Amino acid sequence: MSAFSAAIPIIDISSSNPNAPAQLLSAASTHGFVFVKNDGSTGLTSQSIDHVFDLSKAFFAAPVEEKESVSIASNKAGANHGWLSQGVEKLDPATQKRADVKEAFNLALPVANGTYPQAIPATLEPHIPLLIAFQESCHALCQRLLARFATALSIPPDWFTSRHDFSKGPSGTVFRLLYYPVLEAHEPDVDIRAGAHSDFGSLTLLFQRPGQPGLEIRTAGGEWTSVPVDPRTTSSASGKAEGLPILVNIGDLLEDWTAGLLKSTVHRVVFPKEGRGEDRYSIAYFCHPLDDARLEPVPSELVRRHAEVHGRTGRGERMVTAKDHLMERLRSTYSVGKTVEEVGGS
Ligand SMILES: O=C(O)CCC(=O)C(=O)O
Ligand SMILES: [Fe+2]
Repeated sequence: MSAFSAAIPIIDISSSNPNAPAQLLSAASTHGFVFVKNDGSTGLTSQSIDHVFDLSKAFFAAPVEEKESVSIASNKAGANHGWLSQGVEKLDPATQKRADVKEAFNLALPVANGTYPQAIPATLEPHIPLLIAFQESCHALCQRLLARFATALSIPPDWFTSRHDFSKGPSGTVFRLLYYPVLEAHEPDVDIRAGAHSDFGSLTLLFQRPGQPGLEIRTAGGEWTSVPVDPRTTSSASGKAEGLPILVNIGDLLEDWTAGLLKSTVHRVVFPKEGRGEDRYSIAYFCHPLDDARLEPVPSELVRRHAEVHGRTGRGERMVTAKDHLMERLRSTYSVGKTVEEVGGS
């Protein structure tokens, strides 16, 4: 276990930084993770982030009957939405003896009339407009990032964004609240908050809380390295109003689409190494393409050359869509005694 923190850069993606595409590409192809400077343009203010964390805390503290009323298991087959109690998800089924020590609440994309296509718990119900606005700001940030990746790869600027335009159809995108409770006595090397995995979609945005660390990434050398909650040094934390930089990572689909040039890095969430630590809350926006997006290689010369050098031949005849891919992945993680249809896979 390494004590070092990963040297993940903080990138300014505003239009005042013409080097943003190249910097993003470099970070994504080295670490698979990047911090994005959270200036006013993201719409993801410290206040709105705090507010969503407060709602998350209130929901997970609600009586179990309220959580059960929106359980993922109660949804109709085909959905990946609702509350997951502890014991349902095991992100690294090949290695883990026990399920992840966490609870989660998955929100679908909102529908046009300002509601969600799923049951919303009483604690969150009055705050639906805030949750939707937050989710939309997350998506706008993903689209800005995807446009910059397209620029870096010299493909049409809308190549990725048009495949993530939710006005055109359904998508497996999920907005997830996560809660990792403290365990009075956790067994090191057995209990884990989130097992080693890579994310399934295109991009993930992750919001963490000061004082609640635990995320680690596996470096190219196979070492586990911790990811800081706040990567800023005093000199880089310039703007007073600026929020914590937002952590972004590349998911499997973007790795697949770019023949491995962009890396979907394996990561996990561990318990504190010493002491009992604190409960950990995090918020993740898992951005997925439209369900029917085909996972064909992007028409980029850089990608073609990378594939040639690294011998990535693609999927050959087996052309799959984003939805096929997601189904396959959900089937293996919700493995704790249930089929994907029972728990719901999207
Ligand atoms: O909670 C975290 O910090 C990370 C969670 C994560 O990696 C995931 O749910 O995919
Ligand atoms: Fe993840």
